[in-house]
Amino acid sequence: MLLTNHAPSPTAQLIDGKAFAAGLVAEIAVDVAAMVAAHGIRPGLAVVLVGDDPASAIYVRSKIRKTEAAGMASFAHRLPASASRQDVLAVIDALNRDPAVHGILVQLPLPPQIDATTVLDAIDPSKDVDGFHIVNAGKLANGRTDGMVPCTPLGCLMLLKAELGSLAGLHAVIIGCSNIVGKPMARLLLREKCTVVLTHQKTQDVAAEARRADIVVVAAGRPGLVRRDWIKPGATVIDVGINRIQTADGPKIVGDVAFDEVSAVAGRITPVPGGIGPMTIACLLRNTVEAAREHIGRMPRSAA
Ligand SMILES: Nc1nc(=O)c2c([nH]1)NC[C@@H]1CN(c3ccc(C(=O)N[C@@H](CCC(=O)O)C(=O)O)cc3)C=[N+]21
Repeated sequence: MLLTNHAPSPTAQLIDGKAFAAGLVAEIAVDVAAMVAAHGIRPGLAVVLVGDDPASAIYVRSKIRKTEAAGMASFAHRLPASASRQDVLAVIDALNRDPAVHGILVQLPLPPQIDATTVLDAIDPSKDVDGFHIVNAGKLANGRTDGMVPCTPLGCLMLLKAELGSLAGLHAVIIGCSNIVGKPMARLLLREKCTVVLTHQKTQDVAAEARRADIVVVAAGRPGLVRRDWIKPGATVIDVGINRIQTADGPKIVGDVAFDEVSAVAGRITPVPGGIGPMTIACLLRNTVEAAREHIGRMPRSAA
């Protein structure tokens, strides 16, 4: 055995989001089968894809495949990149009225001529499985638990609670303050009684903020942003980034965390791929089943 003057680098425990998500999807499939048996209702997810962004097309295919693997119905609506706002709103209106559709997801980003806020707010909030409608965002902001919660932060929270148990009193730093990840993540962690810091592009010293954290959630879209000296030893690091980069070995998907060096200091860390990505999709299925369950709850007693 080699002896050195240095303490051996501890290696972070890997948080296996892919395995956790697979377990979640298996449970969801059981719920779906029970719903079909008891009520004759198969939860259905509609995905609206506008334009031909190749990455979006891959994500949508993967969502559809996983939806169907869980025994749910899927409906894909593809519109050309030249589609108008009215074209998209017409599709949403039809899906809002369609009783076979319990969840609606409009894949983002939308082409530049279409305002995403207008489109997202046209979705029936009870079918808004992304949790992006202003009513659902507002409910979460006020700590209400009767709205839809965005899938990525929900997946992060599930992993954190599974790994750490109670999060009460922990110091959480969230890097990136989008409406899709950072802000809803902050609201969820606040609900768990964390002390929450949300950093953004004008934050003066993000590294100094991160170093105080028991939990760091990174959703900045910048490969390798978080370095070893940003992380308090033993902290839990959740990497939401999905960046396609070119390497000498060809294209590769990496997160926002410099994984090799940070995993030498963190207590626990999610990998990319195989971390939050699969959890996002599992939570999308979960939200769709919840939407179907609430739909059944609203049906006349004789039909339910
Ligand atoms: N309305 C809307 N809702 C979304 O939820 C949404 C969206 N728009 N636009 C795009 C982003 C991106 N996104 C991902 C989900 C799963 C993986 C995923 O499972 N990734 C795998 C790797 C996949 C690969 O190899 O390409 C992983 O991390 O292990 C990635 C990305 C959802 N998004």
